Amino acid sequence: MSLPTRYLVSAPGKVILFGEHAVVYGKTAIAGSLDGLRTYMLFEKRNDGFLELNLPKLDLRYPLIWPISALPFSKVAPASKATDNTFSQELTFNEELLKTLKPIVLEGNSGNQNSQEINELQQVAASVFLYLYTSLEDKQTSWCGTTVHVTSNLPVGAGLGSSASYSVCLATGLLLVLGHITIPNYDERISDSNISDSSSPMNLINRWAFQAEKIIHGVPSGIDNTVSTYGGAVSFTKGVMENVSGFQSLRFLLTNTKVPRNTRILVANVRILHDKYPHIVVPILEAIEGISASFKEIINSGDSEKELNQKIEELIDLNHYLINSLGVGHPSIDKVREITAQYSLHSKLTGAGGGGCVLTLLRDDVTNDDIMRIMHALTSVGFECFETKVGGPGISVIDASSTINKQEFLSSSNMQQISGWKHF
Ligand SMILES: Nc1ncnc2c1ncn2[C@@H]1O[C@H](COP(=O)(O)OP(=O)(O)O)[C@@H](O)[C@H]1O
Ligand SMILES: C[C@@](O)(CCOP(=O)(O)O)CC(=O)O
Ligand SMILES: [Mg+2]
Repeated sequence: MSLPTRYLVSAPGKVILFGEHAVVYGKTAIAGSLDGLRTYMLFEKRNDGFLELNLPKLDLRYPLIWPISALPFSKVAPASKATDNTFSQELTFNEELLKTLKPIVLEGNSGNQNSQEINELQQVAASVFLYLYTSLEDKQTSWCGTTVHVTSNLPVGAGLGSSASYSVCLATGLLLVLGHITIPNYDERISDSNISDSSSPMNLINRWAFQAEKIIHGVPSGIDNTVSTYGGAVSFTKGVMENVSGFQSLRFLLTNTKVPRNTRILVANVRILHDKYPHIVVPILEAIEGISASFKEIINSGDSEKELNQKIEELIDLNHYLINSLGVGHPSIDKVREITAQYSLHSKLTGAGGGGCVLTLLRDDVTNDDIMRIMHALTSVGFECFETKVGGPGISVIDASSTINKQEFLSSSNMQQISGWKHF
């Protein structure tokens, strides 16, 4: 099959309004895709049998390069390969493959004259790439090698789902490059994309992105990769996603405390607490689910705007205190709450916590001047702010064979302006 020689792929980050951590235990959470905060990847065809990965956002100054022949294809059982283009069977995580890839990941550096240390986070990101490539390679492709360039305007490791958008972009790009799916024909996002259609390309992408999230998060709930894949403003319970209309019209301020944290460690710490004190932690998780349920009830209840905002702010505070009791708070998050409270705004941690980003509801009565003042107060103590809405498109793709090359990709400041994005 003859394929394009370049693909440009993009997927959004997400923000969790209510229910982070609880969602890992099957409880309902409310989340939306982030408008304009996305990961972008350029996949370029090579003919020399090598794979190259460029991760500047993780401070890797030189590319990692591997010969495809070094990959442990024997660890992928033929039964788990596609018998058709849908991979319709359930995917099981291949621990053996991940273990075998560990030393191979480090060899990506060996051809490099300017040797560089590859830290743990960089190794994880490279493992995701090699894991997906090895699992998906199926001799259906006309590409004899691939170079991948990654850029993003999402903060990494800050609670906005950069790991999921990285995973979704890689899964999409590799499924395209390896001939399992093709670029769709739609220019417009189809808002009612059917998540339960297990033979759709989006479902396939989402399932592989979920495997990738397992490498990064350990035990992910699947909310981040699902929102990044499908986009929208949704509630999510045990893999089932439902649109929540009304949520899209809310405005938020996101404040990045810039305190680094790692989702895998935070999720594992909550698990330890849960297993030690189930009679305490389980009711907390149930109470958090109650917050998501209340939000779904009130968002379209016909309350006046004032009443609605007041209730959402109460839910924000309740969720913040409950999640803090699970040990994932941080003084920097409290600082953001303190500053925003001076302007009578309510904030909570978002994502895994432990630092990272804080979410503040911007009621409609908050003027642009107020927002400027609040942002100034937050940035003057070293935080970074973004005003955002939720519910934009999920994965998007372009046949970039003749539209964009590596230099243009790396220098483009607004990739969304490139014309011709297609949505599955
Ligand atoms: N642009 C990127 N380039 C390379 N790796 C990335 C990128 N974005 C995310 N990642 C991967 O995701 C990890 C961060 O994930 P995580 O701790 O879950 O935080 P979050 O998902 O909230 O940003 C990084 O350490 C890296 O492995
Ligand atoms: C804490 C959790 O609910 C969200 C983690 O999001 P992030 O990686 O911090 O963006 C974990 C999960 O749902 O897998
Ligand atoms: Mg993550």
